[in-house]
Amino acid sequence: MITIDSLTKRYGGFTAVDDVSFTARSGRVTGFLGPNGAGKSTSMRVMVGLTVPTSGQALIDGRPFAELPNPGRKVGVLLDASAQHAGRTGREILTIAQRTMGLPKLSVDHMLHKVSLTDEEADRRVRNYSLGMRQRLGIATALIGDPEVLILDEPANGLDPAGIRWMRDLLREYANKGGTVLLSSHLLHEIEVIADDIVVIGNGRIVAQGTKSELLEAAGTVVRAESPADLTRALTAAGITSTASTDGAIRTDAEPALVGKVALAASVALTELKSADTAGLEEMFLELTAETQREGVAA
Ligand SMILES: Nc1ncnc2c1ncn2[C@@H]1O[C@H](COP(=O)(O)OP(=O)(O)OP(=O)(O)O)[C@@H](O)[C@H]1O
Repeated sequence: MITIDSLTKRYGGFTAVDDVSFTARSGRVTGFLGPNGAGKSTSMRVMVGLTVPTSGQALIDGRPFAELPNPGRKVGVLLDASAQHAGRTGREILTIAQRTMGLPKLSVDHMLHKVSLTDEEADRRVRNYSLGMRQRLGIATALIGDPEVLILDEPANGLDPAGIRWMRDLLREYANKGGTVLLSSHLLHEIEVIADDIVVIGNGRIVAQGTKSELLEAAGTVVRAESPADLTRALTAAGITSTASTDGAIRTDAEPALVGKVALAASVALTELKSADTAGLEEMFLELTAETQREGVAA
């Protein structure tokens, strides 16, 4: 389990991480979602003891990273796949990790196989790796100590669709066995397909958090009717607030089942009724982060 408690990091007068608190639970994949510059990497660097927080703390199973006896056996970390030593081969990098952690020699071949790097690729220097291969090697290095916790910063960067699918399955299996996974991304879709829990950060502050289903539920319903005006009237009469968009769709926070009942009672013919689902989460993500996005949104 990872516990982040009132974490703040200031660089001079600039607050990169502002009073952030959340928990990444074991047996679950927690997605850390936010636009560029939101403070994800800074928070993760604090978690693994690379950045000293201004205040607050980050604990791994109740202890700061620096106090873990053999950290690689407890926490697998991938912060920047491009930061691996370019002059070493993938096999050498994994062998160093294996020796540092006191693991059996066989674990190197086992991990290479697990992340689908061939023998030929493993003996190539990292400078000649594609970004996707670096990510696979980084994931292998994070996993080699068979840790209980995984902290991965943008691990899907550079992976092709098959690679993303592979990583998703790997992380799911890891969490199903009781592991804790925290992974960051600035892409909603990536987080949405992998995560059980989602923490959304914007401008250094947490703007939303909950289980994926809670966040999806909060997204409400999208409904269309032959006569949108009649439907809006019926919803209003039933005490349900709704908003109509220019394409004729009506959005409301109410459940689809309730909207259907109201329409039936008012004899309004519906042409579409669906949970706002993915579209809702996307809108929420954009809304929640628009004001706080450092790089702005094109008008
Ligand atoms: N060492 C530093 N000194 C000054 N400012 C920093 C430092 N490290 C990070 N920052 C700033 O803190 C903010 C948060 O950066 P961070 O890298 O944590 O964001 P992020 O959410 O990981 O973004 P991205 O998705 O672009 O990687 C940024 O504005 C960044 O410029």
